[in-house]
Parts: sequence; structure tokens; C-alpha cells
Amino acid sequence: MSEAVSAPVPRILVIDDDTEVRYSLNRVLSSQRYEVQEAPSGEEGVAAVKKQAPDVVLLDNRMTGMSGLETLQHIRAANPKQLVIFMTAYGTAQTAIEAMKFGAFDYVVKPFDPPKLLALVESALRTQADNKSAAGYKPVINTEEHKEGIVGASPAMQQVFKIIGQFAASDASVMITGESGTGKELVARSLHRHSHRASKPYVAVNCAAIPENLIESELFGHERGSFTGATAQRLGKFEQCDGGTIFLDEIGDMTPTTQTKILRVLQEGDIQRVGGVDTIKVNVRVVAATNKDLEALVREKKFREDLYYRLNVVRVKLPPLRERTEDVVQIVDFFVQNLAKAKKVKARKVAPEAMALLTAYPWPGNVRELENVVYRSAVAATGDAILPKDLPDEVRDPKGAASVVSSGESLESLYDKLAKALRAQHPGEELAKLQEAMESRLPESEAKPAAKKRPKK
Ligand SMILES: Nc1ncnc2c1ncn2[C@@H]1O[C@H](COP(=O)(O)OP(=O)(O)OP(=O)(O)O)[C@@H](O)[C@H]1O
Repeated sequence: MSEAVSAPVPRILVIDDDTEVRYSLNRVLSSQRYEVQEAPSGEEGVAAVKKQAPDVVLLDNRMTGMSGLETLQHIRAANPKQLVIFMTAYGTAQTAIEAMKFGAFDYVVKPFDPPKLLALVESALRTQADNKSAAGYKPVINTEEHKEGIVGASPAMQQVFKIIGQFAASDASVMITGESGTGKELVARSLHRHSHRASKPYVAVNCAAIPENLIESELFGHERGSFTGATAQRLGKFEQCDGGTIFLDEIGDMTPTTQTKILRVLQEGDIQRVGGVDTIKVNVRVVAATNKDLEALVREKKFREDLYYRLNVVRVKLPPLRERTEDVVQIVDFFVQNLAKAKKVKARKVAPEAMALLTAYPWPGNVRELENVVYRSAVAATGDAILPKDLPDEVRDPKGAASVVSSGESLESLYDKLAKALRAQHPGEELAKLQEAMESRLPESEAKPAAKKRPKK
């Protein structure tokens, strides 16, 4: 059998009981490179879909006999991948929501603007082509082999797996470093799961999330009456996870007093409850994590050097995702398969163009951001594949907003640059005028809070 050499002419089926609408749509569409078929009722439309398998269907909502929404359901039942553009003269939210819920590709409100309608048909055809290119998608991950939940083929991640394997069995303290969302907590859990402590508790504490006056009591517990509100004795996290592993996240945010107490647990293996006099023996392995430059904090005397060395016995470095882009394909596949398995989404494939965009994006929020984007895109996907159109704007247009943060530049440093540039360009201008000009470029809803609140130091 010989293959067709020229691209086939796309076939559009128009289902509408109004002869005039069919006629005008036929004219608009035929003026392009489309072959147009017509059906004057929902029933005939469904039969035409089954028989002729058109590329795109334009379907009217209000028809005598079978309604547009009913027809849509029959069409999607006959061919779940059929692309249908829903047409309605009554653009109520209800109809739009129902049409999208029943799997319409999009909807247009009559009377049509021909260029807009043609753009929509083109976008449906592009989607169809993207769906076809996704047909050859082969999963790269066997989720059964990744029960651990940590995925990555990059040399950096292989090194991480090696360290977990080497040191999980020991009681050595571990320091995990990496930007937010790189998987530090995942590594901590894995260390615990592979240790002899696995049957004992694993307790995670986010030191930055607990107010300064409560952190000590949270970690070491307190005696009744030791401070206002301490109405009963309370065991702290260290006592709660005796025999197990404690994960101290954001360790760089700890107060000096807490640092001293942690050092004591590590050196002596005992704690004292707040307001207590007894020393209590605890057997806890400490795994700490930070996204701060702890060495710099030590130099600035904000973090105890002795504690730093105690914690830093084993070091696990998780590089930002933008420095291990070869992991993106595996991680995306892992998330997509898990979502599909949990029956949370229909999508189980990723079109090559979408994967290319996902790989090119710098992921300032690292794997956590990637996970959220995959979930959101898989939910947005109308077929069985995530297509470029399902991705958020910043991923589709990496030259847009995302590139500003791709260098990992902080908001504070961006403000600095902006302020300097504004001053240099407008030396005599009043400050209030410069502020006003800046605020007017922010969306309405953000302008006011931004004017009041300055970035945190
Ligand atoms: N290599 C990976 N493979 C699969 N999932 C990952 C990987 N790394 C991170 N994740 C997922 O990304 C999310 C963020 O990971 P995690 O909470 O461990 O990051 P973190 O570095 O501790 O973040 P933070 O510093 O903000 O606390 C989690 O849902 C985690 O399951």
C-alpha cells in the first residue's frame, strides 16, 4: 500500500438544523482548505460522525429533535477523541460549562466572527495533530519499580540514591541541601524507610513554620505550668519519635537557643522539657535540611559552627531541576502514570511538543512546581494526552515571565535593579511619581497591597 504524499484535506462536519447557518458556515469554511459536510439534525450528525469520522465537528446547541448537548454526548460515546466545537446563540454559563463537561473542544457564540471561528477550527486541527503525535508515547517509568517515589536518571540523582543506600543503615546525622521543592523531604523519608528505625516513628518538623516562642516546646515538650497556656505536660517531637528519625526542615531558621539544645541532643543524646529539670534520654536520628547557605550563616555567626559540623556528617546535595533537565521526562512520566492510575485524570500520555516545552522551562519552584503543572495540565487535557495547549502560559512561553526568574534571581535583587534603573533614567523625578508609574503596570488587584507592603529583608 502506498502512502499519500500530500497532506489530506481536513474534513469539517457542520451539524445545524438551520439551513442558512449551514450555508454560511459552509461558505466560510470552504473558502479555506477544508472539505465541508453538513447534517441537518443531531441524529444525522451522530450517524455522519460514525460513518465519515470527520476531523472537526461544529455542533449547534438549539436544534429540533436531539439537542446539541445530547448529540455531543452521543458523538463522544461513539468516538471519545472526536473534536467538537459547540455553537450556541445563547451564551449562558450553564451551556458553556455543560458543553465543556461533556468534552467539547471549545464553544462559540452566534453570530460568529469568521476569522475567530476559523482560528478555532485551526486550533482544533492542531490539537488533533498533537494528539496523533502523542499516540506513539511510551512510558519511560515502571511505577512498580519506583515505589520509593524518587525518580531521576541524572548523575546527580544517581549519586543521591547511592548515598541513601550507603548511609541509611547508619545512625549518622544527614544534612540535605537544595532549593525549595527539590525533594529534600522525600530523601529524608527514604533514609528512614531504609534504616533499622523503619518500624519506629518518622517525624517531620518545619522549623520555619513554627513561631519562635513555640519551637522549643514543640521540639522538646514542656512541663505543666512552665509558661502561660501550658496547662498540661506535653511531649515534644524528640520524645514522640524515640527510636525513630526526626526530620528538621529549614534548619537555618532556628534560634540560637534551639540550636544549643539540638547540639545537646546530638552530643549527649538527652533533652530537657521546657520548664523541666530532669534530663530525658532519647534515641533519635537527626536528618536536617535547608535551602539556605548554611556555610554563610556560620560565617555570619548566625548558625553555630559546632552544630553545623555535627549535622553535616553526611551531606546530600539536591541540585535545582534546571541543572538536571534530563530528569524531567522521567519525573513527568512518573506523575502522569500515577495520576492516571489513581483515576484522577484521563491523560496518560504527553505529546512530544509538550514534553519539549516542559524540559525547556527553568522550573524556579523545582519538582514541586513541575508536579503541580503536570496535575493541572492533565486535568485540562481533553483527550488522553497532555498537549502544548494544556500547559500554563509561562511554560508555553518560556521567554515571558518565567525567564525573569530563570537565573534564580531573588525578588529583592530585581527590586534593587529596577530601583537603580529608574533613578538613573529619571534623576529628578519625584519618588511618588515613579511609584505610581510602576503600580499602574501591575494588575488592579495587586497594585494596592504592593504599594503598602515592601519586600521582606
Ligand atoms: N525526584 C523526585 N521524583 C519524584 N517526585 C519528587 C522528586 N523530587 C521531589 N518530588 C516531589 O516534589 C514535591 C516536593 O518535594 P519535597 O517536599 O521533598 O521538597 P523539599 O525540597 O523538601 O521542599 P521544601 O524545601 O519547600 O520543604 C513532593 O510532592 C515530592 O514528592
